[in-house]
Amino acid sequence: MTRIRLKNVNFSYRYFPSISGGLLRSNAGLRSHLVFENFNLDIHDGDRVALLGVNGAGKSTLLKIMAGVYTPERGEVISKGKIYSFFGRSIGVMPQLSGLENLEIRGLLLNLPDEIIQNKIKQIIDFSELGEAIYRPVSTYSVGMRTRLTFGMLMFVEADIMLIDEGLGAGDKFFLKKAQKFIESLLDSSKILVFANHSMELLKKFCNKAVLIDAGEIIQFGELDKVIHLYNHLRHLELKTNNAK
Ligand SMILES: Nc1ncnc2c1ncn2[C@@H]1O[C@H](COP(=O)(O)OP(=O)(O)OP(=O)(O)O)[C@@H](O)[C@H]1O
Repeated sequence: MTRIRLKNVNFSYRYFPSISGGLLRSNAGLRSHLVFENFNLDIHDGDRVALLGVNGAGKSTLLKIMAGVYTPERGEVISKGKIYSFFGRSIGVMPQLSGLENLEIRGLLLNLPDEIIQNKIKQIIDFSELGEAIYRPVSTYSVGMRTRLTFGMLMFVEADIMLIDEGLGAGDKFFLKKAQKFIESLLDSSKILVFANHSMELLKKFCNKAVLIDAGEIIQFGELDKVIHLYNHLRHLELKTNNAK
């Protein structure tokens, strides 16, 4: 049974303040920013969860904790199933290498047999429609081209749990349609989806549940329409408050 569960998770970012601020102030040491404290979430087989929240609510951080990119300082992440994550157009790509070389490396890192890597690469090149650009360094790609490449990389995997963070909207309209179709086909084989996106249209297309988070806390977790309704309501209130200031 595929499942992903976060149990009493605590997570903070550690960072050094900006150089100018650091030199001018006496307390220039390492800072800590607490994002999640005693955070719990349990996602089951068949759940296609939209992750909602304003900028800075903690969506990307949460996805990275789920994916194992970040380790919580306390608590546990228990996952049953093969996870694949898409974190946008720059993560997992080496800009100095060509698109093709990046694909080859990705295939090798996933420990796939050579024949499968070559087959998948053909499919990805075809899907991304990058043409001759596939031989050029990724640093010369436009934003849309990078999205096509990194999104195409999803073709390498058959995952039980798909974690997708934003980024998808960066492609042109035509590619977006293609990407949507592709996600639909991936969803046939994956059992859990967690999808952070600011487009309600996309979220409604792919999700059946939603979790609304704010300042690292769950405000509501449940049926998609209900949570979207609450989110819109709260945003409306917030806008009204801001306008009144
Ligand atoms: N590398 C970092 N160092 C310090 N603080 C960070 C770092 N990355 C994010 N944060 C902080 O953590 C909190 C959660 O950020 P996160 O990126 O998870 O939000 P988000 O909901 O994904 O936002 P957005 O919708 O803008 O992408 C924010 O307060 C943010 O300022």
